[in-house]
Amino acid sequence: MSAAPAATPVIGVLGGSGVYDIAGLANKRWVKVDSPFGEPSDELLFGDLDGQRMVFLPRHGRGHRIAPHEINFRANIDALKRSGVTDLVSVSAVGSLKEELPPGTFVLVDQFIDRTIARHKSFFGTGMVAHVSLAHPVCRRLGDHLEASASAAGIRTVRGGTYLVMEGPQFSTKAESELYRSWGCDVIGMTNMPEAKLAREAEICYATVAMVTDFDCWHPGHDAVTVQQIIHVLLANADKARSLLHDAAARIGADGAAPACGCRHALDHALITAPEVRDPAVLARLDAVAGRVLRR
Ligand SMILES: CSC[C@H]1O[C@H](OP(=O)(O)O)[C@H](O)[C@@H]1O
Ligand SMILES: Nc1ncnc2[nH]cnc12
Repeated sequence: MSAAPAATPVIGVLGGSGVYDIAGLANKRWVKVDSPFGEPSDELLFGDLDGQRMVFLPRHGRGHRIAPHEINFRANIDALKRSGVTDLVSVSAVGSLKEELPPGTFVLVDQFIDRTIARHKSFFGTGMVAHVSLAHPVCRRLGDHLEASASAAGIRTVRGGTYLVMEGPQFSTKAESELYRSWGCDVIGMTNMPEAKLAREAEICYATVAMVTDFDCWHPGHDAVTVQQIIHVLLANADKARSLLHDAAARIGADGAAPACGCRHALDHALITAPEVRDPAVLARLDAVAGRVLRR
């Protein structure tokens, strides 16, 4: 029998491009959280939002110092887990691969295609091997809350969509953009993988609010993507993102069904390495991510 997952909800927010702080937090404090997986993108911001415990981490660091291919995704997720985070909302800028998803649209993506090539994608490996299911990489429960919050705030939001994760940091070629369109992908970005995979391994519920900032380069009316264009659209949508997060924090914090959520039990049937050949050094650095199942 596995240990029960943590019951008290702590909501994490991973801020993407243009999102380097979280407004309205009481008892704010930036704290350095050490991780055996290296340096997280920045200190973590702890605080309360209308009584709900929150932990914020800007994935590119304050001031946007870290490029997508340089982010230490393992350290970020491990540090959030160590900080007690149970539910993680990613806020991300994305390009649109569909005419019907113009800039300004919010998409609650539910699938990913991972085309990243040079990133650490697992907490596990030699000494302790595990295979979690990723058939449904986004927590449906969090998606429901985010959808309800978007609707309450009157934000134009599309539920469901496939996010193509490219390595970057350069934007796509037109041929790549057309290829991803032919695959039926909806939006494109550079950060949500391996982030979502690692959140699943750490048994943290994960969902993304993808904010469309541009039409990538396939669109006849938009020859090339620029950072200026992206930031302009993000700033225009900042108030919407803020009200969505505030409303969602209250809904997520009040969700009594969370401990039974499948994401929280992702490791129940995932460990394969025989106990007698597990490497104690590897187990030690998995204390936060997999302590629930390794200590049983
Ligand atoms: C500054 S535009 C490109 C940059 O924005 C997105 O990042 P995030 O998901 O953190 O908002 C995209 O994936 C690129 O990293
Ligand atoms: N077109 C695009 N491609 C990759 N990442 C993005 N982030 C925002 N727009 C993007």
